[in-house]
Amino acid sequence: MTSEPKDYDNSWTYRVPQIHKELGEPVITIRHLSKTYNIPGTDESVKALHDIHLAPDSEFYPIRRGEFVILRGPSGGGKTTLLNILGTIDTATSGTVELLGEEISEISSDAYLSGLRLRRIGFVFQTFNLLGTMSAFENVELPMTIQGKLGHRQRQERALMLLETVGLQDRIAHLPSELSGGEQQRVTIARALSNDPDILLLDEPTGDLDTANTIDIMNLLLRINREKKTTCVMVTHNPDVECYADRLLYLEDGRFVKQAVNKVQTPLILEEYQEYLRKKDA
Ligand SMILES: Nc1ncnc2c1ncn2[C@@H]1O[C@H](COP(=O)(O)OP(=O)(O)OP(=O)(O)O)[C@@H](O)[C@H]1O
Repeated sequence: MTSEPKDYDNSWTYRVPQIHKELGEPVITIRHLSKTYNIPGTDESVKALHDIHLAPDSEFYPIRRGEFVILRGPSGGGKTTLLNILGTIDTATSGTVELLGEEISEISSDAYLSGLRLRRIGFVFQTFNLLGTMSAFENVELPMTIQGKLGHRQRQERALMLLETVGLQDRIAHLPSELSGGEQQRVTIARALSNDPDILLLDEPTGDLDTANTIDIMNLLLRINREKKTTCVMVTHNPDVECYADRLLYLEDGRFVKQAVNKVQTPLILEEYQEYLRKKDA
């Protein structure tokens, strides 16, 4: 990791096995992308992104299959705006995004984009966004029902398998209100994986969680990223989870200002991390 040396002990990050990782082909390329929000009822506008370029001809190179990228930077820098455009839930004012070889621009149709989202992209937000009247199982099954590719039995088997993957096989009939925050976020991750996406987009997925649940969720994401080669792009304000990324991209005033590459992704270890936090706060 290329971050500045700190005067407190962070040696826990170097004690876990190092896993060499091969990345695949580019799956997200961005060319000269800008985003301006017009403020309704006024002549004013906010330029949220300025000529974002993540392409082979730039020092900020495309995101490759299996890569875990963390977006960092100050509040208002444009992280969520960029993530929403990558997820095709918002559109750029100019420029293009190439997702999995398919070019997205302001003229792409809504039907095409919603199909792409359903098939290829999983979303996880800070607030868990589960349907409150549905059980954990039904929440995970829902995107598969909407996609209509699997039969009833296959959907049920897959929902169960995904809830097992996130360690919630004993909670399948619970409503979201009957689950802890960490458990709800696990259901959200299982749901995001239901249609076997190529790309997971995560906006502050641990923002509402305590230290133990933050590590649990980050470890789960790391396992999914390594085992399934799911590309992850995650926004966070928490610098302590930067060690999970392959690459950090810093956005400030709507521009990429720097990037850093981790040679190995390194999970946090709860007891040692808690000890580190105690020393830091002392
Ligand atoms: N719907 C909107 N209408 C107008 N301006 C917006 C809108 N959404 C975001 N902005 C503005 O765009 C800029 C970038 O916002 P964005 O939410 O992408 O930043 P961020 O880096 O995710 O911030 P934070 O870390 O606080 O979540 C900010 O100046 C913000 O006020």
